[in-house]
Amino acid sequence: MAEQVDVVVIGLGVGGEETAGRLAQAGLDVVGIDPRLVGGECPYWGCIPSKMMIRAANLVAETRRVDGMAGRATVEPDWAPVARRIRDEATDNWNDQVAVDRLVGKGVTFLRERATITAPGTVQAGDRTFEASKGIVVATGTVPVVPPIEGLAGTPFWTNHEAIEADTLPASIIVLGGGAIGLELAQVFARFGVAVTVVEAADRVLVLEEPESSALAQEVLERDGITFRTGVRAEAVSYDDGFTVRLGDGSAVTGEKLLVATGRRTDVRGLGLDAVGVDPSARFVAVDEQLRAASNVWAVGDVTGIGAFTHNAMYQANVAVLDILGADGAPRARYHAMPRVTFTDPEIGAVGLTEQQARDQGLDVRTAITQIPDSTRGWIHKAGNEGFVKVVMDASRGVLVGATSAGPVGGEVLSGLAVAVHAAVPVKELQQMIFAYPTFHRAYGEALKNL
Ligand SMILES: Cc1cc2nc3c(=O)[nH]c(=O)nc-3n(C[C@H](O)[C@H](O)[C@H](O)COP(=O)(O)OP(=O)(O)OC[C@H]3O[C@@H](n4cnc5c(N)ncnc54)[C@H](O)[C@@H]3O)c2cc1C
Ligand SMILES: NC(=O)c1ccc[n+]([C@@H]2O[C@H](COP(=O)([O-])OP(=O)(O)OC[C@H]3O[C@@H](n4cnc5c(N)ncnc54)[C@H](O)[C@@H]3O)[C@@H](O)[C@H]2O)c1
Repeated sequence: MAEQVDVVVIGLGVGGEETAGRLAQAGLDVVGIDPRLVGGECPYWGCIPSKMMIRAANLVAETRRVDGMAGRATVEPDWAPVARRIRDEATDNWNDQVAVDRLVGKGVTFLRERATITAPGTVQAGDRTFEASKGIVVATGTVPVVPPIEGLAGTPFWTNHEAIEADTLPASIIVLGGGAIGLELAQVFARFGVAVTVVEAADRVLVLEEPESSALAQEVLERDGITFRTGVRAEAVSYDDGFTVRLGDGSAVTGEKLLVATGRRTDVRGLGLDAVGVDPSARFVAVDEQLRAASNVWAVGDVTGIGAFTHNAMYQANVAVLDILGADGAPRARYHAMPRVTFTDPEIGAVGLTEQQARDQGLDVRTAITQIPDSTRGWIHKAGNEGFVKVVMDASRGVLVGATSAGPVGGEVLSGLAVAVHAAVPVKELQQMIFAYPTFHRAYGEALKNL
C-alpha cells in the first residue's frame, strides 16, 4: 500500500539535503532517500576533507618560506594529524548520524535505501512505496569516471574516496587527470613528500580555465616537485606491487599508487527516469530555469551537469524549493556568473566566461591582465606571490563577462569580480572605485584601467 506524501527527494548530498530540509521546514510532508551518507561527496570525500588537507599542505609550504624572509624554520611533514583530523573532525569516521539527526529534526522522513521511480509521482525504496502529490526531486549527484584504459579495471586504483580516506601516504603516485581534483590532491601529496606524476590527456591542465591559469598552475606545481605529462593519453595500466601506466607516446610512468581523477558522470541505472519521461541515457538530467526536468520532477546539483560545485547545488536547491512551494516571485536560475575556485596554492578563482568562451559567443571582447608580483601587495608578500588578474569585457555592452583571479587568497579576491559580472556593473563605474591600499584586490583595479 503506497504511502501518501508531498515530495520525495532522491539523493541527499548537499543539493538533496538542502531541498528536503527546506521543504520540510516549510511544512510539507517530505521523504528523503539515500543509500549512503547524508551530505554526499562534499563533506565526506570532497570539498571539506580535501580543503583540510590543503590547509595542512599550505602550512608546510608557508613554513618553508620563512627562510630568507623571517629567519630559519624547518618543518617535518607528518600525515598522521591530517588523516586524524579528517577522520575525527570532518567525517566522524564516515558516520553521518549528526547529519541524519539534523535532517530528521527538520521534519524529513529519512530512508537509507536506493530509490527507484516506478511511475509518475511514485517512488519505491526498499519495501516501501511513496506517492508524492507535489513531485519528485532527483539529486543523485555523480560518481568518478573510470576511463576504459586497458588493464585499469580490476587494479586497486584510487578515486577521490581512497585518496581522502588514506591514513598513510605512498612514496609515489600517478595522478590521472589534471583537473581540480587532480591538481589539488597532487599538490597536497607533493608537499607531504610524495613523488607525484600528473598525466593529462589535454595539452594543458585546468583545460576549462584561461590558458594563463593552466600555465601558472603547472609552473608552481612543478616547483613543488610534481612531474607533468600533458598531451598524452594513458593507453594501458599494469599493476604488480606498484602501477605502470603506458602512455600514447610509448613512454611509461610508474607509481606506488594510481589516482584516477578524470572527471565525473551520473549513475542513473535503476533510477527509473524513463518512468517519468526523462531520458536515462543522456549524460545529465536536463533542467529548465526552474530546475524542472519533467512534469512534477525537479533535478538539482551535479546530476544536472551544470557547474559541478557545492555552491551550485545549494543555489539550484533554493530555486527548486521556491518553485515547488509556488513562492511569489520565485527566482529563475541564471548561471552567467558561475564562480569557481581551484584551491591550489596559489588559488585560481574564476567567474563567468573565459576569453575564448566569450569569443566563441561572438562578443566584442577586450581583455586586460595584471600580474600579482607587480602589485604593491604582491611585491611585499614576496615568497608565494605568484598570480594574476585577468578581466574579460564585452566592449559593446561595457561590462565584464568573465574574470580570473589567481594568487594568494585568489578565491577571496574573486568576490568583487563576481559581483561585477553578476550584476553587470558598468566597467566605467568600476573604474571609478577606490581600491584599498595595499591589498591584493587592487590588482584588478589596475587591470580595469587597462581595458
Ligand atoms: C575531491 C573533491 C573535491 C571537491 N571540492 C569542491 C570544492 O572545493 N568546492 C565545491 O564547490 N565543490 C567541490 N567538489 C564538488 C562537490 O562535492 C559536488 O559538486 C557536490 O557534492 C554535489 O552535490 P550533489 O548533491 O549534487 O551530489 P552528491 O554530493 O554526489 O550526492 C548525491 C547523493 O545521491 C545519492 N544517490 C545516488 N543514486 C541514488 C539513488 N538511486 N537513490 C537514492 N540516493 C541516490 C548518493 O548516494 C549521494 O549521497 C569537490 C568534489 C570532489 C570529489
Ligand atoms: N575546488 C573545487 O571547486 C573543486 C575541487 C575538486 C573537484 N571539483 C569538481 O569535481 C568535478 C570533477 O573533478 P575532476 O578533476 O575529476 O574532473 P575535471 O573534468 O575537472 O578534470 C578531469 C581531467 O582529466 C582529463 N582526462 C580525462 N580522461 C583522461 C585520460 N584517460 N587520461 C588523462 N587525462 C584524462 C581531462 O582532460 C580533464 O582535464 C569538477 O567538475 C569540479 O567541478 C571542484
